[in-house]
Formats: sequence, structure tokens, C-alpha cells
Amino acid sequence: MKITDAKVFVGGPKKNYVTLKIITDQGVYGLGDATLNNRETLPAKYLQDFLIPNLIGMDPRNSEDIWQFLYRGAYFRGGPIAMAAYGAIDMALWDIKGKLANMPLYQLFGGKSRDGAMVYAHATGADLEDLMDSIAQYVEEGYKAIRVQCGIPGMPTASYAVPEKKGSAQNYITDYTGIRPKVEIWDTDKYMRYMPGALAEIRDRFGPDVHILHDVHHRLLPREAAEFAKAVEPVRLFWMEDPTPAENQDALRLIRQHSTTPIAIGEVFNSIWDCNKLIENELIDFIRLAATYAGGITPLKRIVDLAGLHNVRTGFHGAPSHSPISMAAQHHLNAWAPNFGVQEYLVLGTPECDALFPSEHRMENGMVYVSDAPGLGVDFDEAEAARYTYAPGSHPVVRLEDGTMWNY
Ligand SMILES: O=C(O)[C@@H](O)[C@H](O)[C@H](O)CO
Ligand SMILES: [Mg+2]
Repeated sequence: MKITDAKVFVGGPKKNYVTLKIITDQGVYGLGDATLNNRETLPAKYLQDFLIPNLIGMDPRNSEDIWQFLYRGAYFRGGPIAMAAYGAIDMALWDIKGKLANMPLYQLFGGKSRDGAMVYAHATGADLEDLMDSIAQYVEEGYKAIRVQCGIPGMPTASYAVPEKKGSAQNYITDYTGIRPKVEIWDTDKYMRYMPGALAEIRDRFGPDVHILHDVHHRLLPREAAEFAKAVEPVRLFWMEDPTPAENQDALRLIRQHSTTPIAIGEVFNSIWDCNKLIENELIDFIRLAATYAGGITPLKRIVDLAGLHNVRTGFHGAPSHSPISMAAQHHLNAWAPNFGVQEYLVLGTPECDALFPSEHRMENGMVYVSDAPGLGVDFDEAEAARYTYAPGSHPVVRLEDGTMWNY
């Protein structure tokens, strides 16, 4: 069996999804997602110019050897652009394997450990009152876990991923359009004074059962993060996410020494080498890589297995930048993983997205139910894809009030 061709598409409804289609001499094809949010053309170019010409003629069933060839064979290893490109190839090869076996991928991993996988929604608000309304809506829709973010009184602009205007919270997505990033202003002192109390009010209002998550988005220094984690212990958060930028892994040890608040990290990690020590030293509680940025199913499954040895549960990234293809890869891992925790979920459900990526995966009452179709269980409509073109975007940047650059 041989790979005869592969094609890359860039575009989609409100997102520049990078979709790889690998074609074989036996009529079976596989799909992969290489979407690197706001830098989408880079993995696409790497695929087109270097990787696809190498794939032609290879046996697609040897997904392990192909992954090793890509990763080790690059000489300059890893990084988000390369790993997203390898991720798309690896997903597509698993898709082909599943179709050849006539089994959904979760069966190849070891079958189902659960029927539905819990997801979390994003509730946001220009202020706390606005956020409360947004949470109430998600609770009503049946979500069991909700990430909560709100504007901070006195903060010069809306803080991370929070709408400026009241009432625009539902389905709010940060505006990334344009090459030049928008600038947000951050004030740690105001955040530290306000947010723990706001989280306590949310717990009081919604009771003990709803899982409350909060994303600090790399904004705090290690000592501040430890203080925050300690202060919110009575709230019993499901997790505190990205408390500090994880280049400094010792920060996670400092936080652990001071608090029992569960810590989630990893949405910007690319490999097992970014998190193996955090996992082995049991400094974190949830690992958040994505099937794209982690380089596909092959390496992500290894991370999940390592995490399982150390009581670290999964909480895969699921921002709207992930196409239904990588989300499907994660749905299959989530159905199988004995150490599944939760799945971030924002992407599916629009008619345009469903038309471009038809599938039987479904979300109901805050749970995802994985499709039983062979392989990934997602298709790609090339005629639909022709409607979309690439539009550049950029993550916002953050500055302190005096202009100093900070961490987004
Ligand atoms: O946890 C999340 O979903 C966010 O941190 C997003 O991934 C971030 O804004 C980049 O798009
Ligand atoms: Mg995050």
C-alpha cells in the first residue's frame, strides 16, 4: 500500500483551518488538521514544500516509522509549526488505519472507558454580573463544567478573552482579525485583589456541583500565582489554568508547595519534553496539549500514558482554532483514556462548520459522544472548502499600563 498524493486546504468559516488529505493507491484517504492559530500558512507551507513530497510512495500503515522519520529526520526538532504539520500527517495516517480496520479509532486504542466525555464551555462577561448571566445560560444548557472569565473593575481594557460591552458574552470569541495585533492592558494588582472574591461569589451563586475552571493565561509571576492558588482554595476550582508561563517549570513547584488548587497547563506545549518532568514530579493535575500542536495522536497518546502513571488527567485544548478533525482525534482519545479529565469545547455546531466537516460526533448536555464510523469519523467537503479563503489574524498582545510588554 502506498501514499499517492496529498493536498492541503487553508480556510473555513471564521477560522483558517489547515486541512490535510492523504490519498492512497487503494482508494482510502485520511484527514488531518494542521491549524496553528493565526500562523496557519506556515505549517501549510511546510507540508506542501517538504513533507508531502517525502510522503509520496510511503506505506501509510507504518504511522510510527513515519512519525519518527518526520521528527528525528528534521534535524531541527519540534516547535509549534513543525509539530502541527506532523500532527496533521499522523492524524491522517490513523484515519487511514481505522478505515482499513473498519473500526473507530477508540477501538484501536483499547475501546471505550466511558460513554460520554465531559466538556467545558467558556462563560465570559464584561463584568461579574454579565458573567453570572453567561454561566446561568450554560448551566441551563446542561454543561457540567464551565470556564469563567470576567472584566476586572478599573482595568483599562477588557482583560483576557472578555467582551468590552455588557450583554455580548454568549459565544464571545476574541477578535484576532488583522496582521497587527490588538493591544490589551493588564494590571496584576487589580486582578489579584478582585478575582478570588469574584470566584467565591460564583461558587455561592451556583452551588457545589458545577465544575468551575479559571484561565490565568500566563499573566502571573510564580509567587503571585502561589498566592492566588492559595486564596481560591475554598472555591474548590476544577482547575486553575496556565498560572505562569511554563518555560520556567520551577514556578509550578512553587505553586504546588503553597496550594492544593488543581493546576492545568500545556496548551502551548509541543512535545513530551515540555511536560515530562512536570508530570513525573506530579506538579500538575491536568495536561492540556492538543493533537495538532503535540504532533498528532502517536505522541499525544504517549503523553496520556505517562500522565496516567502520575495521577495527571487529560484536559485537551479545544479552542475554536482546532478543526473538527483534531477535535475528533481528541474525542477518540477521550473515549479511551483511563485518565480522562475534561475536554475544552467551542468549535462544532455551526451549520457552516458541519457542512465543511460532516460527522456523527455529537454534543449533548455538556458531554461529547464519539462517532462509531471507521477512522476519525469526520469527512471533508472539498466543494464547501472552495467557498473559503485565507484571512490573516493575530493574537492580541498585552502591555502593562506603563507600556511594558507582558504575557498574552
Ligand atoms: O484556554 C484557551 O482556550 C485559551 O487560552 C486559548 O487557547 C487562547 O486564547 C489562544 O487562542
Ligand atoms: Mg487557556
